[in-house]
Amino acid sequence: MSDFLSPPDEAAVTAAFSEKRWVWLMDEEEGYIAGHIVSEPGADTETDEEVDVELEGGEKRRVALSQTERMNPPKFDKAEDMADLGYLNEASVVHNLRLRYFSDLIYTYSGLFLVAINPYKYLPIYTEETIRSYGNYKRGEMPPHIYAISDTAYHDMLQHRENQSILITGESGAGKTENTKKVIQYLTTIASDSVLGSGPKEKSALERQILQANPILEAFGNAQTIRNHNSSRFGKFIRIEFGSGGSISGGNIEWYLLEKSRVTHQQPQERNYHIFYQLLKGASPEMRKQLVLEGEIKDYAYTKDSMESIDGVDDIKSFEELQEALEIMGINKEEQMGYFRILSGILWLGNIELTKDRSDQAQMPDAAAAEKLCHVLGLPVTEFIKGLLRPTMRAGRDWVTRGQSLGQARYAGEALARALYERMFGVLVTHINHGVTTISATALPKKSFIGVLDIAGFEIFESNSLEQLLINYTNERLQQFFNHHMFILEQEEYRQEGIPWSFIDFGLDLAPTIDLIERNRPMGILACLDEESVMPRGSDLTFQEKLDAVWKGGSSEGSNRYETLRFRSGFILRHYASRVEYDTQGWLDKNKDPVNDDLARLMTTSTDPMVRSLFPDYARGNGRGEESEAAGGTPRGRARGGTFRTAGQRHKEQLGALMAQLHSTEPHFVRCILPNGNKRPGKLNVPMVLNQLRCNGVLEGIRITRAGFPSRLTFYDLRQRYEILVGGGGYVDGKVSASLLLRALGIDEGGYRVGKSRVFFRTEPPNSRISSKSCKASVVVIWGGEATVGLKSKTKRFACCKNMLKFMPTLGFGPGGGFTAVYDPSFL
Ligand SMILES: Nc1ncnc2c1ncn2[C@@H]1O[C@H](COP(=O)(O)OP(=O)(O)OP(=O)(O)O)[C@@H](O)[C@H]1O
Repeated sequence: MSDFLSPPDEAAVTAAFSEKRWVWLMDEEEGYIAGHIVSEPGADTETDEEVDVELEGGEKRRVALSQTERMNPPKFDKAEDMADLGYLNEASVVHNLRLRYFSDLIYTYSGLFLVAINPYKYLPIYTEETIRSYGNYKRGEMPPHIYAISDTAYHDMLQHRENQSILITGESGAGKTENTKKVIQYLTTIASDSVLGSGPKEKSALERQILQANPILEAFGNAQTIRNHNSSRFGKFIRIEFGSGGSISGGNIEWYLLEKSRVTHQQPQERNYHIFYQLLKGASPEMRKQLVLEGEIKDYAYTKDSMESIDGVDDIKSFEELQEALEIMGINKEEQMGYFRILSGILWLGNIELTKDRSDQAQMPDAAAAEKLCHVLGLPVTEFIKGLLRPTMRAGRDWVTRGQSLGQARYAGEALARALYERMFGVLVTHINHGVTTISATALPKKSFIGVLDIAGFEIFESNSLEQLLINYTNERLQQFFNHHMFILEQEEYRQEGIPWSFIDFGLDLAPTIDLIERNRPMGILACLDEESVMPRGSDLTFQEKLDAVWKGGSSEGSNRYETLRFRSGFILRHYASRVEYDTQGWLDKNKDPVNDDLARLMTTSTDPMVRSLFPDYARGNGRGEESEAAGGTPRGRARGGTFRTAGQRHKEQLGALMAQLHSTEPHFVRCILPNGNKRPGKLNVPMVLNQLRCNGVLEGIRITRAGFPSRLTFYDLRQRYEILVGGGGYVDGKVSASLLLRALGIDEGGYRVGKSRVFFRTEPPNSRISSKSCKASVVVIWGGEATVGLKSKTKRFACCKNMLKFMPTLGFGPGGGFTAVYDPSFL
């Protein structure tokens, strides 16, 4: 039969493909493997029958049909937007990403998402020239790129006069920070071009400041981890503000969830924050003297167990660059020394050696480290030692001093080191913001902004603690935001096209889990944790009991998103991405985040203005006298006015503010993907990628898309493609002709809706198997141009060509001879 159709050249490959029924087969190791079905399942049944699939090497496997996914013909290979794939399933998505990745095409759209896979190698795709090409062409005319997203955001901002946001998430090492930098590089470049017309320009002082914020943030907020040499240990939302002409007029950074435990402990093979190594290696002798930096990396407890250096990174050079960046930011030498003094103080704090006496009370046999710490931080030594070893406590109505066990005193020292670092980081970010504001005060008025959110994606580790709950809660809210946004857009499109269809708000799907975490009544996880944190006898155990009592199945508020654990303290939450088991050990402490009151208050009396500014909430007037009632003898950490704020509460508030900002913007979504766990180029671990696509909402986006009528074809395209099959002629463009055409094609009317300018099809295709009961032969036309022509049980598939129908009479059944056309719009 094959010679009665001579397929066009370009369709030859498709034709060969069409000879077999290709599918993707789920495979635990490979993710998906290619094969073709060699035993056809019963023609008209819809049951999940078993089929034999032959793999490429000849191996045969018998599997349930539902374990396979349809494969797209080769013409869809390397599709730039996966929404265009005929078969939109997990296997096809990951296959497409893989093909592109191996051709160095690391960016791909998936509907509203830009998916970016870390290439782990230099690619020449970020040049000034590339930037300008994206600036000069419209979206759709250029391949997918982070620049395309940046450009869309920039132009939408100018055209719609609406704030924009670019949300970048992904696992550690997936490329969030690199892509964030590219967005900023793009915006600062095209914004400066826009000021004086076309052509490259010198960057303004403000633009240079915005660019220089990054090395500062990286020095203080990034560290080497097993997964990433330069891992950001905090989330950030960078807002770049623009004047009405499109030039940059200001900027602002907000930060979230700094990993402060790293200051005092690091995993083997990891490091503390970069700044410690830069300072210890790069400080001049004069600086070292002033900072009382007497040791090397191996001499300080907080750095000695970590890696000293990172391959390919020169800490000394980075320190020079950091100082330059601080200078550009308007942070002068004396102010810089203020930060470095705090770092030196933290290092000495770690070196204080404590022992215990016979009654198990903490002692400090050698005060040398404490003296250095106090010298550099401008504190009185005796008071400091007293605060650490014998702090004041409340006993009934009185305050008494109480000796500390070794463990308690050590803990107080570490907690202080972490608090100092975190608060210093906060002051630094404020300082950067202030630097940017000062210079922009004279500039153009701010009209609108583009905010770039760079925040860790969903985290599921072997052991998950409060930190993971907070980051997963954040991601749950961000995913809800995405789902809701998609819902609004889809609704709007249906409305504009006059199609009566109420799209499902999948944002609502996520609400029960979010409620379970954040609601106050009945008490969600964070509220329960807060309540136990202020109970005199509250413990991890009482917290767990309280949680179980409220949320476990069968209780009055019980939720099916919550599961209790039998043998350990903890619970399982059902997130949209997956079930996650949390271990609640240590949560109360993490939540209270206690700093020794005496020590914190001592800081506010320092002779050093920077140190003094770190604990404003403990300054006189916010001290013991005023907060006595609120304190209830519990550890503190109070905001102004004496209210006790926990880590959970703080994050909830910050997240609330972030979400409110995001809701006021037009969002753009970027999902970064880690290709493998070895930081190597040219390697893509499919199960790992699939898991990320599941966690980061790309597959969720596809699921949502499928709930409506995601495939769209303009009337013109519809006619172009199918008129030939129904004889056509006479039809005019428009709604009526489209409806007539579709009816003539015999497509099930539930499978499409005719709008004002286009036809909307459901993704799930009508069954495309041949049904030749009432006619001699069948034609299955698959959108995209393949045809199956059949005669009774003998069928053959071909690439479709324009004059295909001409061949029908040669087989004895032409258009007049009666054949059935069954249409498969999955190939739209
Ligand atoms: N587009 C890219 N081109 C070349 N290399 C890249 C690209 N994206 C990422 N990388 C490489 O991967 C490393 C990790 O990327 P990045 O620091 O951006 O990850 P991240 O998602 O921000 O991780 P973390 O959450 O740990 O901060 C980079 O230091 C760089 O070496």
